[in-house]
Amino acid sequence: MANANNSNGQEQTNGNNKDLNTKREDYLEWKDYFMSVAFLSAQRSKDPSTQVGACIVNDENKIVGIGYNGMPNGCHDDELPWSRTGDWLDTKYPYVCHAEMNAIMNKNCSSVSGCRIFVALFPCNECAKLIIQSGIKEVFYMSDKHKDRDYMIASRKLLDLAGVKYQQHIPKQRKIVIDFDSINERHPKKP
Ligand SMILES: O=c1ccn([C@H]2C[C@H](O)[C@@H](COP(=O)(O)O)O2)c(=O)[nH]1
Ligand SMILES: [Zn+2]
Repeated sequence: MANANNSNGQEQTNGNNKDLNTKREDYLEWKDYFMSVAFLSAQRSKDPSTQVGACIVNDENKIVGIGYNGMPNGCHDDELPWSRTGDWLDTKYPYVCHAEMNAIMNKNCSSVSGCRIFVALFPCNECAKLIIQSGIKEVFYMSDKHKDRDYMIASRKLLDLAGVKYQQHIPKQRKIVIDFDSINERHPKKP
């Protein structure tokens, strides 16, 4: 769409040539927004190999829980291993809390029953159990890269039996950049 003109006939655009008089069309749609929140939350993870985030949303599109994979509360993450290999007790696996678990435990409402969960990775079988028991009704995931592993087959089996729906989220915006400096951008003076 052509940029609107001001009373002097000048176009009102910002430095990136964006029309300042017409409603934005490239705003984040809801599901991209919730998945982005999950990905942003994942940035808090100290796991060196896989950072997972989860965002739980109710039927009013309100976020009611956010989490990422990390060590349990009170267990200092410098005192537990982050390794993937070696003796099981010397790896992260027996200790780390999964993103979905943390999002459910961090809920800011009495129940997440009927909610949707947005996750970076398809949930494992342990998270599937938590999702089912908490009453979450739908899972949106980005990646299913471990889909052939036994624990993922078990996860799908559980979700299917419990009637929890799942679907891969295909984002409309492939890349979202947060530019903290943009808030200082100044628009042309109003006429
Ligand atoms: O459902 C899941 C499955 C895994 N995670 C977390 C647990 C670990 O911190 C990483 C997986 O590490 P790898 O090195 O890729 O094995 O992901 C989760 O949060 N939710
Ligand atoms: Zn899990």
